Formats: sequence, structure tokens, C-alpha cells
Amino acid sequence: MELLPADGVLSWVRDSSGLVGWGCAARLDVSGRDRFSQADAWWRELCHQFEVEDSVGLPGCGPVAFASLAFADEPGDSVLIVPEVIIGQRDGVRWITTIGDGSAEPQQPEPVHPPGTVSYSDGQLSATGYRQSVAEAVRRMRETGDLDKIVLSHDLLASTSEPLDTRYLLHNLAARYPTCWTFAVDGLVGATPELLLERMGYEVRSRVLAGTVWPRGGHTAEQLAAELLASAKNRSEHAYAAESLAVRLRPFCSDLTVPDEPEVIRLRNVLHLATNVEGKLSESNATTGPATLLRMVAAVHPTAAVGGTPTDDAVLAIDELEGMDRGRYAGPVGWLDGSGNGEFAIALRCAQVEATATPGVGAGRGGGKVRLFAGCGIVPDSDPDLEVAEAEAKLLPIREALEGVR
Ligand SMILES: C=C(O[C@H]1C=CC=C(C(=O)O)[C@@H]1O)C(=O)O
Repeated sequence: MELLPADGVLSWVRDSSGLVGWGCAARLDVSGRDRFSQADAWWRELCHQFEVEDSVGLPGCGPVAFASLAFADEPGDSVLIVPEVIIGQRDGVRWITTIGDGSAEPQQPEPVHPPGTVSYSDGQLSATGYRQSVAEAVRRMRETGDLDKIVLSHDLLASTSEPLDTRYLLHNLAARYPTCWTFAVDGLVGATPELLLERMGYEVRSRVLAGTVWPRGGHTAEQLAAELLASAKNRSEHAYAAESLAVRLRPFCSDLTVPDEPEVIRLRNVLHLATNVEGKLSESNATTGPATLLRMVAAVHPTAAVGGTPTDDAVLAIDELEGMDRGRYAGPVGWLDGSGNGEFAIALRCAQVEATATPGVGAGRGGGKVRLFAGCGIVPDSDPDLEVAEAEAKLLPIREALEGVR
């Protein structure tokens, strides 16, 4: 960690595999409905310009773009960053990639700084406002039946007494959530358990999550898992999400396996229903065009794990009922290489760093500011109080990472 720069670190790490990078060899800022196709065209064009020397030959070797795309068409900014230096590890092999003339400065070790005292305040949508939005969504769903599911979220602001060091968050998240994907792209930092889409050659994979319980005193993890599997409300929330992914991924595939029954994954803060989807891409595809990873990500985003069912109505209702800008929370986040491989997660359990330090406060540099997000799938029989509690449980990973809870 000390060898990574305190500012501008890029990360995609799970267990002992992943990529970290720094510096900026190229960057694309893009927004709007066409953000995926613009990003796809930009990356493919850029890849034609690179002359690559790669003696390792694993996915993630050679030039890589880290990407984080906005949840909504409007507003929201998306970004792709090609670092100057990338350190990778996969299947026990480690490598380093440098882009440019190879003269990127080696980093001087810099100690990782804790952020001091953390204080919280309401974001654009307070917990009370969130409860009201959920209650309103439930009322509409019961009265009109227009929506089957909607995912509503809210935010929370955290201020730190000392400057914010992204590496501190990354270290704590990766230590406590090793099975999640710990990411950082342009100030969006988190540890998400949900894999939107991975492409390795002709193989694709996704892990759809929806349906949640969280630890309660006196209940073992086995009891909670059994409760989750037996809950009709959670099963319906999950089925919408799994179906939304499968329906939109299937046209790209010659073969797609979607298990009939979800399984349960256990994290420290929550348990989720999960469906692991696997597919093989068609070699040529007249319906979809070339199955580039970004094209497929555009097709499947937003799944009903973060949008709802039907998708377009749910996205409109999210805008109205949340009344806040999600930014890149709940959008696709991940990386792509020049051979078409890559991994995208859904940016959950994350925070947007709004300032690493406030200039001119006291004698020093003052503290930082981050905006945390969490949301829940709402169906007609959702209970607003329980959804508020569920969102609180989903905020824990970032809160505890900030606070340095061991
Ligand atoms: C929208 C979030 O979680 C999604 C992913 C897993 C389970 C979910 C749920 O049970 O509501 C959500 O669909 C979030 O963490 O902010």
C-alpha cells in the first residue's frame, strides 16, 4: 500500500488477484446515453495506436483502461483512465506494465494516513426522506401495479478531521471483504459483491445479487441463510434481477447457463441471494454486432439489482422518488484490456470522494469529504422501516473502513 500514491490510485482487487495502477497515459470523460458506445469506440481506437510488448500474456497484461460509468443517462459523468503504471497479479503470476517511454517515476514509499475522526450528516436524501420514498413506491406499486420492482437508494455524507487517504479505505475494505471486488476509479471507492459481467476470451460470467438479510442477535448465519431462501419477498426481488441480466445477455451467447435456484453468499454485514450465470459468446453475431465487453455492459445495465422492472419505468421513477444524482454509484465499474478481456462490477458499497482535504482549515490541510450510497430493491410487500435498516447495513463496509474498525 505504501508504494501506491496517496492520490489518484486505481484499483481492482479481489483476494490475491487484481490490478492497481497510477498516473494517466490517457483519459476519456464522457456523459449521456451514448457513454458506452463512445467509450467502446475510444478504447478500440486507442488500442490500435499502442505498440505492445507483452511477455506474460495473461488477461489484464498490456494496456488497461479502468472505467467507471454513470448510473443514469442524465445527469452523470463517466470516465476511462489508462494508467501509466499497472501492477497485476493473476494465477500466482505478477507483472508490471508501463505505458509511454517507460520512464514513469518509481514511487517513494509514503505511509498510509488514517483519516482521524469521522462525522456524518445527511446527504441529498436523508434516511427519513428515504423511508418516505420507499413508502410512496410501495403505495404506487400496490395501487397501480405499473411497477413490479424498483431499487431506491439514499446517500450519507462523511467528513474526516484529517486528510483522506484513499489507500486507507482500500486497505480496510480489502482486509474485511476479500471476496468482494475492491475498486477505486477517479474517487469512487468501494468493495462490491456484485459482478455485472466478466469477459475472458469467449467466456462470459456474471454474479447477480438481490434479496438481502443482515445479522441479528440470536440468529446464526445458517438460520439467516435459511430465512433468506424461504422469503417469498426476497425470492421475487432476486428473480427480477436474474431475469433482467439473462434476457439481455442471451442474444450475445451461443450458450447461457442460469441456475434455476439462487444460492446464498455471506458477507460480514449482509447475506444475499446470488445467481451465478455463465455463457459462451457466439463467434459471429448479426443481431448484436461485435460482442465487445462495453457493448454487452451497455446492454445489461441497469439490471433490476439497481434499476427495477420494467426497466425504463423504474429508472424514471428512481429519478423522481430519489430526487438525487446517483453519479457513478450503481453504475458499471471495472477494467478492460486490449484483447477484449475485462471485468465489470456494479459499483455498490462505495463512496464518492468529494474532497481529499479542505484547503486552509486551521494550521494544516483540514479533513476530507465523501458521499456514501446504499439502496434496496422494493417490491409491493416491502416494509419501509426494514428497507431503511437494510440500507444502513449496506452502508457499514464504507463506514467501518473510514472509522478503521478491525
Ligand atoms: C442497491 C444495492 O444492492 C443491490 C445488490 C444486492 C442486493 C440488493 C437488495 O437486496 O436490495 C440490491 O439489489 C446497494 O448495495 O446499494
